[in-house]
This record gives sequence, C-alpha cells and structure tokens, in this order.
Amino acid sequence: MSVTQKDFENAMNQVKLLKKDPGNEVKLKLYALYKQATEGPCNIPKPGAFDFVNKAKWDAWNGLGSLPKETARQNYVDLVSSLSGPSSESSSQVKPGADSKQEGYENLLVTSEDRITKILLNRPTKKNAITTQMYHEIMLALKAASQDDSVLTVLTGSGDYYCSGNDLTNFTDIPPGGVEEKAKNSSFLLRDFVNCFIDFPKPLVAVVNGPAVGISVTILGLFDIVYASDRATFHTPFSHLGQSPEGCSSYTFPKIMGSSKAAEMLIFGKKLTAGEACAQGLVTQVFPDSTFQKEVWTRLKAYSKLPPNAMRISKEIIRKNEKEKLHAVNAEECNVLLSRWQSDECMNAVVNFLSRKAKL
Ligand SMILES: CCCC/C=C/CC(=O)SCCNC(=O)CCNC(=O)[C@H](O)C(C)(C)COP(=O)(O)OP(=O)(O)OC[C@H]1O[C@@H](n2cnc3c(N)ncnc32)[C@H](O)[C@@H]1OP(=O)(O)O
Repeated sequence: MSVTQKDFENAMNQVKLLKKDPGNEVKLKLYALYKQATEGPCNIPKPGAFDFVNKAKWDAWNGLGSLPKETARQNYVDLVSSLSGPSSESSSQVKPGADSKQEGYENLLVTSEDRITKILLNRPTKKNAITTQMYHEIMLALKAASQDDSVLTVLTGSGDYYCSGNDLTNFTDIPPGGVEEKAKNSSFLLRDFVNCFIDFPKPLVAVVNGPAVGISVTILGLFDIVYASDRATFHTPFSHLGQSPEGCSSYTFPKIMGSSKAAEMLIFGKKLTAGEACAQGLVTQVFPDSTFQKEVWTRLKAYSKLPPNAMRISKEIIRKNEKEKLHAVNAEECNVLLSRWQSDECMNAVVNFLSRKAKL
C-alpha cells in the first residue's frame, strides 16, 4: 500500500525526534529522498569538488536519478521507520539494499544462518568503498563473529562490486593536527584492522562477488578460502595512488604467487582476472557468475556442518607459526604508509580522483 502525505509528514516529524544521530550517510539519504519526494529529480547545478558538504548532498540527490516522487516518499517513510524504535526483524531477516542500514552498523549487514556469520559490505552505490566508520564496524563484526556460535565467517559485497578499497574521501576529513595527525590516525586504524584478520580464530571465507580493489584484495592473503565470481577482478594500484602495499600483502603475495607475479600486482598495479588470480593461488576457486551465489552457499553450508572445534584447531595449527611474522609485517607496512600518505604523490592522486580527473 502506498504512503499518504500524512505518513510522509509524520516521518518528517519522527526524524526530528530520533534519539540517536543516524550518521552522515543516513542523513544524506534522508535529504536526498526528501528532495526527490518533494521536488522530483535533482534540479540544481553540481557544486565544486571541494565544496564537500554540498557536493555530498548533490551527489546523494542526483544519485536517485528519475526515481518517482511516490517511490521516494515511500522509501523515506521506510527508512525513518527503520531508524525509530526497536525493530522486530531478526538480523538474519534484514535484506541488503541501496546502502540500507542495520541497527549498530551504518554500512554493513551482518546475518547469522546455518552456523555461518555473513558480513556484507552494504554500500553498493559507492562500490562498497570502506569509510573510516566501516573499518571500525568490520572490526566490531569480526569480534562478534569470533565469539558467536557460528562456525564459519564470510565477508562479501552487495551490488556489482565486492569492494573498491579504501574510500578516498577518508583523506578529506583532516583533523586539527593536520595531514600528519590524519596519517598517524589512519596508520593506527589500518594496523588494528589488519590485526583483526591476522588473529581471527575461525575459518574465514571471502565470497568475491565482483571487482575487488586495494585493501579488499591485499587482505585476501589472510583468508582461509577465497571464492570468486568469474566477473571478479583483483587490482592493487598502489603506485598509481602514490601508496604502498598493506594487508600483509608485501609478505603473503610473494609467498602465494612468487615474487615476480607479486611485483607485477603490487608495484605495477596489474589487474588480475578471477582466472588469473586462481592460477596464481590467491583465489581458491572461480564460479560462473550466473550460478555463483547458489554454488558457493551450497558448498559453505556443507562445510558448516563439519565439527567446529576440529576446524578451528586445524586453522590454528596452519596459521600459528606465521602469526608473529604477520604482525611484524603489518606494523612495518603501516609505518611506511604513514609517510606515503603525507607524500605529494599520494595527495595528488587523491585530489585527482576527487576532482574526477582520474579513475583506475
Ligand atoms: C585507513 C586505512 C587505509 C587503507 C588503505 C588502503 C588502500 C586502498 O584501498 S587503495 C584503493 C583505493 N580505491 C580506489 O582507488 C578506487 C577508486 N575508484 C575508482 O577508480 C572507480 O570508482 C571504480 C573503478 C572502482 C569504479 O568505477 P565505475 O565507473 O564503475 O563507478 P564510479 O561511478 O566511479 O563509482 C560509483 C560511485 O562510487 C564512488 N567510489 C567508488 N570507489 C570509491 C572509493 N574507493 N572511494 C571513494 N568513492 C568511491 C565513486 O566516486 C562514485 O561516486 P559518485 O556516484 O558520487 O560519483
């Protein structure tokens, strides 16, 4: 049943009464839906690239394209109702959507079913680029998964991308201490984030549903299994971005694929197809995109019936001797990035992307 003007007005009032700040992403979404519902498609000129706030609002509104006013009104009411009051849905019933929100997480959907915890990167309109908040949320979700009663944990993406890596707009949020403080904070965040993968105690599976970029590729060396759609690609364009490898890839990639193949990826930014990544040992198995989800989840459900303690202990014995080394590699990579992020090469690459002069 479609919503009435009254429902819409009630929802607008409810927004003002929200007890918890829903965060910038949601506020932008609400803004965009409100404008679309009341004025129709975006009708104002695009602000300059460095007018970050108005540009973000414009992007959000413009991103709704020609969505009918009625649908925007409905989506606005649905979004507000998901924000206010306790939800009766269990986490396993929450559906992925256009950057929708689950309580406790801004851009993740975390569900548990068949003894498998699934962490879904749910920011499809931005190709699941990882914001600062998402790094924290992923760490939180991994911590919860390590303690819940699931036996396998899966990381995957919503929409056509698995993940486009670090959200490059993270670099625009400069604290009072300037670029140096920003780089330090990012280096600590990255170290903690990667440590969570190094230390994760249960079998960890990446379900790579589409292209993967940057940090979403490098950490694959820390997963136990990587399944990929034949649509997936694997791209680590660090030199293009004035950056250097992270996620322990400076150690895991040469080990997995040999030093010259690793160099082609990590120094020269060669993008691998899923087939190539599988041939080089980064990917466990490639599936046709048309049957990817069905085949992978059937396989994982079968694995999840295996005795959990045996799986955990086997993982521990496989990984144990490497852990100390991986922590040391992680610390060193973060230290190198600390200066890379303050370099002209890196800053120019970020500015070029933000001003839409450069894409990968
Ligand atoms: C603190 C820890 C730091 C750890 C560091 C990690 C290093 C890395 O991860 S390096 C890799 C960084 N990622 C990139 O450089 C990718 C940049 N994105 C692109 O080149 C392209 O967007 C794409 C090739 C991934 C996709 O191109 P396509 O034409 O298909 O789609 P778009 O229109 O470009 O994208 C849609 C939408 O999403 C935004 N977006 C995509 N990726 C990112 C990103 N990484 N950061 C910020 N925003 C991203 C893109 O700007 C579009 O937004 P608008 O619709 O608002 O224009």
